[in-house]
Amino acid sequence: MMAQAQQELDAVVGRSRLVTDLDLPQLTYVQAIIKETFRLHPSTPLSLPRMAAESCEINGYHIPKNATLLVNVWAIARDPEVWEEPLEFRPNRFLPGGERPNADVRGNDFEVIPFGAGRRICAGMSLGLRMVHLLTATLVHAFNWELPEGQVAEKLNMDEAYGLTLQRAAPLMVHPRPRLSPQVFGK
Ligand code: HEM
Repeated sequence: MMAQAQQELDAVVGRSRLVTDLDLPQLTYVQAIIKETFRLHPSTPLSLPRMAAESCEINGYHIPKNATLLVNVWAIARDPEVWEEPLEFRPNRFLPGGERPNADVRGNDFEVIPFGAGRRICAGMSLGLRMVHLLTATLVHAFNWELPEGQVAEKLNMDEAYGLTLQRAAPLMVHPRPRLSPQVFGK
């Protein structure tokens, strides 16, 4: 996946400059990787608490007035009735020919809502998405990432530590190796 993303970045950007936000629309594979990351590892797994303004009934469940509600964004995006092999990290599911080529993460497809949805959707969604895309594309484009000796990508511990925001249970240790022309790094 890393190699495929770097191939796309080299084709779109080349090796003699850094990625800019104008490149982002052309980086369809990088976009799919980020969607898949938001699906499997949403930064705010239980969204923010809501309070019911009125009593209501949803899917046969009675919700009393003033009840606090949490939307389990994390579980929704792993529902095996919605996603094929939901625990597998597969960016291709968001590409043409995949199971959800048109799904977006901006609150329109309720199966993957890392920014929430509706009237109280994340107010910083556009900024957040742009930063995540630009940062990820830049890091993947500018460096090769090597794991410490004895570790392989397939066996990396991807456990999560739950909290208001989702974090890695085990810190990630990687060695960056520059892969662009030296002048890009100011040499
Ligand atoms: C990748 C980055 C981000 C993610 C994944 C994220 C996710 C979320 C989520 C899940 C919610 C709760 C939405 C709901 O209750 O339905 C939220 C709310 C909010 N976010 Fe973000 N957020 C991100 C970046 C940002 C940034 C950069 C800002 C500000 C510059 C921001 C400002 C807010 C605010 C103000 C709310 C409360 C909105 C309201 O209740 O009306 N977020 N965010």
